[in-house]
Amino acid sequence: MELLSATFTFLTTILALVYIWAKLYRPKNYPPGPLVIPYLGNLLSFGKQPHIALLKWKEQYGDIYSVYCGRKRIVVLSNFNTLRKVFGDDVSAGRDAHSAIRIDYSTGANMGLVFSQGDLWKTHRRFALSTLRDLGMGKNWLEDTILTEVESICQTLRDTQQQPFDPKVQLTNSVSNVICALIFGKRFPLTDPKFSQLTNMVAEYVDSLGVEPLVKALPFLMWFPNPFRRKTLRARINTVALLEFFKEQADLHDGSVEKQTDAQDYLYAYQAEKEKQTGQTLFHAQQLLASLSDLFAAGTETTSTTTLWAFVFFLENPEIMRKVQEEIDNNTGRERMLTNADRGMLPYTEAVILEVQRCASLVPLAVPHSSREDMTIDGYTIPKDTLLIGNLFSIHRDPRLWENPDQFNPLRFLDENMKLTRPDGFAPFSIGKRACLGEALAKMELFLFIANLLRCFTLELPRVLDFTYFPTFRWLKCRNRIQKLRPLRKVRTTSIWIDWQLKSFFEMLKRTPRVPNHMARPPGKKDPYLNRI
Ligand code: HEM
Repeated sequence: MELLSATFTFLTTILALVYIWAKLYRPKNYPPGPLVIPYLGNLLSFGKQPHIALLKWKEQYGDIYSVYCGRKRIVVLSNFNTLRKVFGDDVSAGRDAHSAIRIDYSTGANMGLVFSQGDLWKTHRRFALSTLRDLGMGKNWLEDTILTEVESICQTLRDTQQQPFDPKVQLTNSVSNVICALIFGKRFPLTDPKFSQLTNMVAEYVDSLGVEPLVKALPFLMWFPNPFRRKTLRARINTVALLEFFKEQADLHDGSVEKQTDAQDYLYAYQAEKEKQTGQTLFHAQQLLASLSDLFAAGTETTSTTTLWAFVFFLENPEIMRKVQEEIDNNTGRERMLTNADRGMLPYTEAVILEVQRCASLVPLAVPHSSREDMTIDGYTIPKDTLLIGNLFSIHRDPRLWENPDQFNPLRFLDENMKLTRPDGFAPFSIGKRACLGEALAKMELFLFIANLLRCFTLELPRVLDFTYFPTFRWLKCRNRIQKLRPLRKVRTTSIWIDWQLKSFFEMLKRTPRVPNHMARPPGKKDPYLNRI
């Protein structure tokens, strides 16, 4: 009996101590949040899709609350106005030194465009923005380049002769070719196995971004075989392989042998800027490789995955797809390729693309910022070096901003005169000082790819009992997959990790051609690669 009561007292004391410790763990005047487990923080509650866990905590703790990744402090912001104010401030424009997969393990500094901070980031963000603007804006070259890729993916789809085919790889390669043209001045064949391997590495790299901070918070995860270790090692191997590829491209470019277009690309502009600098320069070789890596990754996976999400929403809402096609037929005709100049004539199509972006919330938690000094947010004191997460997913589902937020409804982006509007709370590219650097490019690509694909094809899933479509034994396999997809009819938890959830879905996509020849370029729109390859 005595032993029992001693054990009971012991356990109660331990529990009370843990409870008091967890309560006192947060700094003074710090946002509230769920109880913290010593050493692990809230890691066990994040699950496979952290944005879903964070949405639940928002309901419990409100628009601003705090969680811990191991011992790392994180403040989550779910109110659009607060986010606009905080991310507009220089103090919140830092990045966590431990989030990135290091390019150079010896220097310890984060480089590139996405994970750098301070002077390095400011100088290179300015340089990248002005270079991309010079290359793309006010010039037909970028649009012509995108149209070349649209042509190739349309041709690829046409060549499938309406047979089941997964467009993911070729679509990703097509989109990736646009950024390749901008940074290297060249494109790769869509079926090039090496190129496909590289774009697949980018997908794996993006998928592993969440794992890197985890294994840094809990280093013991790298001591024994487990899925996190496997993912981390793979991501590091991929990073090295990608850097090799960028180095190879930079070397080839120096010799100017491989360049396929006449436009002055990012590599050229970087070299020119480097030559202008005297003394110690921020334009060194490692920063170049890291920037190429960021532009390649950000320019590949995001836009192609948004286009795939558009496919999902079209299949879910065929009447909306038909309305887009009607708008195209009535305003521009389906015979020629759509260009940027047609955007003004197609407000419904534009609204549909915005709604795809809202519902997909492709980068649901943006990229975590870090406070560079102590700061005050909504009356709370946030210490220096705290991670700040802008919960874009939650903002895009906020019923205070969106009526029936779970419903796919493009009309929310149109006013009563069917003119395009941009309601507050729409931030797929995030906002403020570190907002997406490729926003203008991505918007142009999304319009040209999605509108032209719908101009050329109608997308549909085959009927489950369609034996002609699934010959012989393949039918059974596919039928099972379609059954599994049923829950996706309510697409709620969307994000960039589309391929892991929906891979099998695209293998079955059926496309009915709408035009005899999709290649008709409007007058004055030429292929920038013609005469070069
Ligand atoms: C649909 C397509 C895209 C979406 C939804 C998207 C979204 C985002 C988001 C949410 C961020 C994080 C902003 C923050 O930290 O607050 C970001 C950053 C960034 N994006 Fe994009 N992006 C897209 C396309 C692109 C493209 C095509 C490029 C290539 C030029 C690009 C380059 C970058 C870069 C370099 C950053 C880091 C900016 C910085 O830290 O200063 N993105 N993007």
